[in-house]
Amino acid sequence: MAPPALQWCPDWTPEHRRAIDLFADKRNLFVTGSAGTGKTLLLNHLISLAGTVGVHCTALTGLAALNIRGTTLHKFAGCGLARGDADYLFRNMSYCTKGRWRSARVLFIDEVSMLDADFFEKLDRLARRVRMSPHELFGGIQLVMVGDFFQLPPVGQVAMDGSGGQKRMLFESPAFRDDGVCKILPHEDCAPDNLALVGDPLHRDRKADLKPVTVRMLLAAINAWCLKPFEETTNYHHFIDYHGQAPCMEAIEMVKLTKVFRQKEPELVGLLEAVRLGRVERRHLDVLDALQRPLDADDIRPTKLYPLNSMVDAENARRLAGEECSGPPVTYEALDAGKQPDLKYLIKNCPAAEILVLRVGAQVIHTVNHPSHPDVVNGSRGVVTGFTPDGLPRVKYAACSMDVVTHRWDHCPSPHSTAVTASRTQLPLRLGWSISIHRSQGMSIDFLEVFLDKIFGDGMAYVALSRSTSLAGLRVHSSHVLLERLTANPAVVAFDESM
Ligand SMILES: Nc1ncnc2c1ncn2[C@@H]1O[C@H](COP(=O)(O)OP(=O)(O)OP(=O)(O)O)[C@@H](O)[C@H]1O
Repeated sequence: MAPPALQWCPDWTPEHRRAIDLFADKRNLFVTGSAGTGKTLLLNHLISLAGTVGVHCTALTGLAALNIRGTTLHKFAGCGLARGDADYLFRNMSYCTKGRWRSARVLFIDEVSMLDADFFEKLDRLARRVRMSPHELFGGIQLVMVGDFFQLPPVGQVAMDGSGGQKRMLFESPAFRDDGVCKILPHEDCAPDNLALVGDPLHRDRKADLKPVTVRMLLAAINAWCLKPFEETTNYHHFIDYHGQAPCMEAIEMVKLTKVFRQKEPELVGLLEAVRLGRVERRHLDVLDALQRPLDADDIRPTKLYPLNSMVDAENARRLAGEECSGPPVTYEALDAGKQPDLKYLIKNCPAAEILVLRVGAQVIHTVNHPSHPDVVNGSRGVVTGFTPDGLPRVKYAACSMDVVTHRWDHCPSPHSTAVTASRTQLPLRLGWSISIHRSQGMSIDFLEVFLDKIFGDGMAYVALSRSTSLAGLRVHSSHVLLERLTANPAVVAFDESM
């Protein structure tokens, strides 16, 4: 079963169309763009076009994976936490996992900003090896990666190479991006001293360390592999892959979506773009200051975005028991089915709680996109106004009121598969007084309060603020030390400018 088909027609921009054409042309793709430019919508469309055989939908978090009826990339890869080199992972890979890699035709990866370069390179090596196709990126699987590097970075900051440094972001991998510089990258077993990057001005000094005979050998090797003779000054477009075996010829096509759909007001779009790029000026701070006022909310109260889960749980429990709710609590128990370990995996990543308790007056947040109502999406805010005789909650959203029916989250071997191996059926609602910033990634939230003072790390303020859909529905809490917190990773800025 593919993701539910939309019953309304998105307004595809020329950029969206280019991505659709490139996908149909079987090109490797990286789709990026600011929050709310329709990356997820496009991804779901591409998945629906992908056919049924050998298609794998993955994301870096289980929550995002479920939204595209997929699994985490780690689960797809079947190599646990990917400790050890590609050879080791290959030797320890199950027969079933090897079969999955070999039959894969298209691999979708959502939230790619959270994928670090080391893991990507390791998977690339593994894919080449298991598919016995050493000369093709990911062994010839068509890659479709979607994400925004200005949003949440890879989880766990420390690199695995023992350097104590930060994890490299995906775009820092030469396997991800051919930057026009001819390179020889080391086999992963090579000692760092054997590393030779030829033609890259940054590494020219290193070349001086190499013996002349080595340089001659390297250049001869490049000339044998490349289509045109290599000259050191040439911006050559192919690089020798890190097995040192052959040039990697496939480019990853980059598509940048620029039209923001989530927000309509130019002032809000401008503010968010300034925060995204870490280019906040006085005028943006003035807008943020003006947003510190209480929100004009009637019975739908704003959702508070907190950086920590413990703050979220405490707030929701306190408010549910408080005076703003009335009547007895109504408990909804999830209906789970399926076999282990798939069921355990589904439960861990599902946005639906096993037990959901609601009362009249409870603030809720819708957790899936409604297939026929474009205004009720993953993140829409509402309030419980009553219960039907059948016991379903009546929820008033900003756009409409509806009796909310249960939704089934499925775990399937592939997005088009009818063979569901585990499922949870529950109302697509969470308590909505507060939510964590990490959980909010991907949502559009109508009424929102953001606590900027508690924010840590690049991208977090941007993710939080960019969930809002309008200035009228956004409140900011912060002291005046904002500027320090509204930073962007300079490497991401440089990559974005180079696109
Ligand atoms: N082409 C489009 N036409 C009409 N509405 C669109 C289009 N693209 C996106 N939208 C709407 O804009 C909102 C945000 O879209 P979407 O979640 O796909 O953006 P995104 O780029 O994935 O955002 P984020 O980076 O925050 O996850 C959704 O409500 C979606 O329905």
